[in-house]
Amino acid sequence: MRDQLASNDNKSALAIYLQHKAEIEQTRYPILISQFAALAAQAHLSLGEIQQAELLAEQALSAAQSSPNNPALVEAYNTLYQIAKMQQNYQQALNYFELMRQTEGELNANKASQQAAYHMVKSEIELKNQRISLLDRDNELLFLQQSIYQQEAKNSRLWLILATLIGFTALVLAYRGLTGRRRFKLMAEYDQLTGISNRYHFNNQARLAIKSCRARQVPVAVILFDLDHFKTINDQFGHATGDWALQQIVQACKQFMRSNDIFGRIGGEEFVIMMPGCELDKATLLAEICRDAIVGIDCNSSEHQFSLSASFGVSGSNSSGYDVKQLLADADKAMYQAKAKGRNQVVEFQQTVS
Ligand SMILES: Nc1nc2c(ncn2[C@@H]2O[C@H](COP(=O)(O)OP(=O)(O)OP(=O)(O)O)[C@@H](O)[C@H]2O)c(=O)[nH]1
Repeated sequence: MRDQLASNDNKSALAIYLQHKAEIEQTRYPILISQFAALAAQAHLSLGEIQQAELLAEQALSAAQSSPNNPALVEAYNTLYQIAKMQQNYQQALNYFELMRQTEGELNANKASQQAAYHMVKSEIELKNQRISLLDRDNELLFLQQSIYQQEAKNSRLWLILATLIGFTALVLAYRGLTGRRRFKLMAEYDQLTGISNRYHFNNQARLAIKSCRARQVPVAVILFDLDHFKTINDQFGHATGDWALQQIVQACKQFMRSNDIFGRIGGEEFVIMMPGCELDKATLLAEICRDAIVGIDCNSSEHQFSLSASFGVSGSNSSGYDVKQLLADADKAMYQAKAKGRNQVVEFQQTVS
């Protein structure tokens, strides 16, 4: 209708009004009813239909009573103002004019406060939106931080597992190295069959012991012994029986030795005992004891019938000095004397032994 009124097509505007009047009144919506009535009043006024215009303007005013801030009030007062002016009822026209201006002012003020409220609400919403987006970012940051911490914790756990594995592997390798070295040392220093020192290790230990005895000026003695007719035992009963006999002999002699005596196997069936701090006569006595122990070995447990004996030579630092080679050589000479004398006996090395 506003378009028709703007283009001064008042009849079309009224036609629209009449067409929709009943429908609009049924809505019982005062703003709409008053608006339509006010516009129709304007159309009638423009067509010079004063009575209808006044009637509709009055209708618009009464419909708008229940809805203040209604623009239809301004239009209805304007129509009534125009009519009063045309009828030269100037007092009435002034009243309507003032009512129109007052209503217009109230509308504008209301519109302004609505706009201000709208802008305030809008800016509050924007502020809230900004806070929400800031909170979202904070949340994102917290989430990222949390996932970084989780990743760090995961990495730490991995490093811990790796370090434990490395440590464990290092321990295993170190243990293996240690046991390997110990096994190798045992193999390198001890006789596999009897478990006593081999020639190499005996010599090293003997050198140290002699050095110490010389430094302390204490005597040292050497017993050297060789099994009698051992070849015959091997030949008659086999190498395994010979091995068994060698082990038995070592066990038999070992039981009479002190902890600092050095017992070594320096040949196939040749053994040596170095006794630090021991005089020649005492060593000769021990040689006798060992000889006796060897003779006393019960060979029946080898499942063969035979007996064992050994020939002994004894030397001491008093006549041979503090020298391993010399002590061994002199004990060897005495041992050959024992063999020559018929075996199974002990001979002390004397300077006269040749
Ligand atoms: N079973 C065994 N026999 C060995 C070992 N080492 C050396 N023999 C044997 O020892 C015997 C030494 O023989 P001989 O040197 O002739 O000495 P013997 O028969 O004891 O004679 P006499 O020393 O003169 O009394 C040889 O048969 C060697 O094979 C060993 O580790 N095990």
